[in-house]
Amino acid sequence: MNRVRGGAVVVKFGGNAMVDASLKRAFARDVVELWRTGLRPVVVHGGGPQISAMLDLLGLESRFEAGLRVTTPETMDVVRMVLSGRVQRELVGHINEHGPFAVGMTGEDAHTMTAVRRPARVDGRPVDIGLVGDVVDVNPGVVRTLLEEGHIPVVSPVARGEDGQVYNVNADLAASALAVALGAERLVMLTDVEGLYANWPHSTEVIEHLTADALDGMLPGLASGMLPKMEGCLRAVRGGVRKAHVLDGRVPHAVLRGLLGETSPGTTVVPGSSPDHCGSTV
Ligand SMILES: Nc1ncnc2c1ncn2[C@@H]1O[C@H](COP(=O)(O)OP(=O)(O)O)[C@@H](O)[C@H]1O
Ligand SMILES: CC(=O)N[C@@H](CCC(=O)OP(=O)(O)O)C(=O)O
Repeated sequence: MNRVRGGAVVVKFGGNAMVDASLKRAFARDVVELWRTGLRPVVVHGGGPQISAMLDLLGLESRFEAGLRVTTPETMDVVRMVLSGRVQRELVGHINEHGPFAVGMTGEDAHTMTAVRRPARVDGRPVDIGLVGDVVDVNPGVVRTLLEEGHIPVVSPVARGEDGQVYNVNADLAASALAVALGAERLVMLTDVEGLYANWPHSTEVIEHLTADALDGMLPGLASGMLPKMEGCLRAVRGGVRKAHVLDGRVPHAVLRGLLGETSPGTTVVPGSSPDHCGSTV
């Protein structure tokens, strides 16, 4: 059942999936359980709602274009503070309740992730979304060393540009880039819906299996939220990750069920155009 044993798995924990304290604790337990089965989990966390709440508290505007936060230098300070100073610290704390596993870092550390400014288009027109980065290079050395030392890296989606600027990276895309660079067996995106819904918001029928080629054709029609997630899944499987999953992080033990169960709930994306390998978890 478990051919992923021993391999790296990148688990993206979305800000919307971590709204309640018991879910964060359950997630931490699951990640440690994965580690105990022999897998090597790497956590990339989000925190969009938490950033928006802090911006609100500070009287600053939250605005999204094409699913990405419009990031001014002032916003960037808050993004960094909330992601690395708060969300990441909380997750590291929860995981470390089980032992000396988690080490927090950001994509900036040791030049792990290098980003360039990401252009955005809305209705075909270019829009300025500020300091939003797209990861163009990943140096997974520090993450690998942590894994080899038996640690669980917890990575904030912030990257450094070659220009020395710090960029805000969508966490789904950061997780995907890291999964590719690590040669991870799996990428798992935990969110607050059951998977990718067909014809959302009119239906909640989950698309269980998707090939990369089918997903590629669907991307332009996807709405905010799911767009970076599915783009991340597509980049991952096209970059060598065997499977990418979108799972409901509100369900206890979603990660364990998704990776170790006989069949995966949620949406599973596989490379190519043949759905042959979609069904099982191995
Ligand atoms: N086709 C779709 N299927 C499911 N959810 C969708 C779809 N299109 C947009 N969404 C929205 O995407 C959201 C998940 O993305 P997001 O809010 O960014 O979560 P996270 O914080 O986990 O990254 C869902 O709650 C839903 O509102
Ligand atoms: C550029 C961009 O949009 N960055 C995101 C980073 C956090 C994130 O992606 O968090 P979720 O996974 O919880 O949405 C933001 O500022 O909200």
